[in-house]
Amino acid sequence: MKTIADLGDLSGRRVLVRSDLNVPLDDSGAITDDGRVRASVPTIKGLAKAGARVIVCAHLGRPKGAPEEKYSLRPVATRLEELLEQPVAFATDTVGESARSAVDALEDGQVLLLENLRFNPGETAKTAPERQEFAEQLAALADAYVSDGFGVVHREQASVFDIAALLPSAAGGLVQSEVEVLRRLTEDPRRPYAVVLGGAKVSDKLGVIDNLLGKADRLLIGGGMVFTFLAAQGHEVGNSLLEEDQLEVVRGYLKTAEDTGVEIVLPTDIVAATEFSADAEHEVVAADEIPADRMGLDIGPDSARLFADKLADARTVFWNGPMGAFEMEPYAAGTEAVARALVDITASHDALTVVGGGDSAAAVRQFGHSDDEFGHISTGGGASLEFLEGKTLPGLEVLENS
Ligand SMILES: Nc1ncnc2c1ncn2[C@@H]1O[C@H](COP(=O)(O)OP(=O)(O)O)[C@@H](O)[C@H]1O
Ligand SMILES: O=C(OP(=O)(O)O)[C@H](O)COP(=O)(O)O
Repeated sequence: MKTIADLGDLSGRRVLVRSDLNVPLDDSGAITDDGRVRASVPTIKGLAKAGARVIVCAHLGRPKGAPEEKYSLRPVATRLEELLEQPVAFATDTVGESARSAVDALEDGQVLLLENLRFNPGETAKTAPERQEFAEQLAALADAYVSDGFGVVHREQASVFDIAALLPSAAGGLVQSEVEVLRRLTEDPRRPYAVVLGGAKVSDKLGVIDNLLGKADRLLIGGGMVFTFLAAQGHEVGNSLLEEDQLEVVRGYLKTAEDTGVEIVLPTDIVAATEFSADAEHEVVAADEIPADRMGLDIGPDSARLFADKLADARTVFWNGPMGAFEMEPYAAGTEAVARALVDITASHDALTVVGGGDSAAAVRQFGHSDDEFGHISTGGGASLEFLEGKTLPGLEVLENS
């Protein structure tokens, strides 16, 4: 992959940086974990110091191709400014009048953040021709492109993929360092090798299991991922997250695991609530007895102990996706137990523990852990998982070929 050094002298040049600034926000719009903003700082600072006119672009959440105030990147611009210790201009659009005039006003060493890329339908459109015009408009703002949003390199999207063919392009330091660490997990990992999967992006991430079954020794399933497994085994899951069209696929995974001796560890008990709320009535029930009018929002205490046990002797662990809706105190214990287990094995026998994903990283920090208690905290969840599968990630491949 080309690096920033390969772009030559950047002084006075307009450099578009794709960062992953997709941070969790609370109900008042305040950032609850700024890990991804912090991770983006060294590359942006380095470019500014080199005299580039730095145009940062990123997404927040999953708006549907049109502006929505709650997905504005404006609060992120403020945080970025504090962390960079220099002003950050903010454009209220991505490729429109505001962006163009803000780019024109940039002086060497100054930084601009564009509004959420996903306010434009061209960013996430399914086919290349649909994305092309937006990619060209973005490219017209700059003289060079730096891909530094590791959390999005698995997305074939305009600002990640198509744009790299339109400008001199390079990988930023964050993408480079993430790839280096994750490569250690793909090349002869120390065993037992356990992968813990949870979270809410169930349809996105169920597919990775197929491939991971050939690589890991143990797969621990928690979070919103659980219920498609429980339903596949014929159990009631009430109003829990469920991918109904994946039941057959999941039955296939269970069969493959049995045939190949890979252990799939499922929770034995679940915290079941009347609704998705911290104040909702909730109780611990057996995993195969979730009442039809309840939703599972965390793994239960027996499962937390079981998961900690199954991690105790692991020498390599990758974890993506919280075990429950940890942002709400009644549903945080399962995630906290897994975080603790990883910290313990990192300290006790120097296991290589990697936590990936915006919310997973936010969770471990919420429980008071520091990043150096783990082997690595990756900014990408889905991106790391796809990397571990051995898949070619579009955002990396395009940098190799550019
Ligand atoms: N059982 C569950 N039901 C609903 N949401 C859940 C459940 N378990 C976890 N979550 C949610 O999953 C979200 C994180 O999922 P995801 O985006 O896949 O993780 P990451 O950002 O670490 O990759 C959290 O906001 C959490 O509240
Ligand atoms: O949060 C992200 O990924 P993750 O939840 O898998 O870590 C990235 O910002 C990608 O976002 P997307 O999954 O909406 O494309």
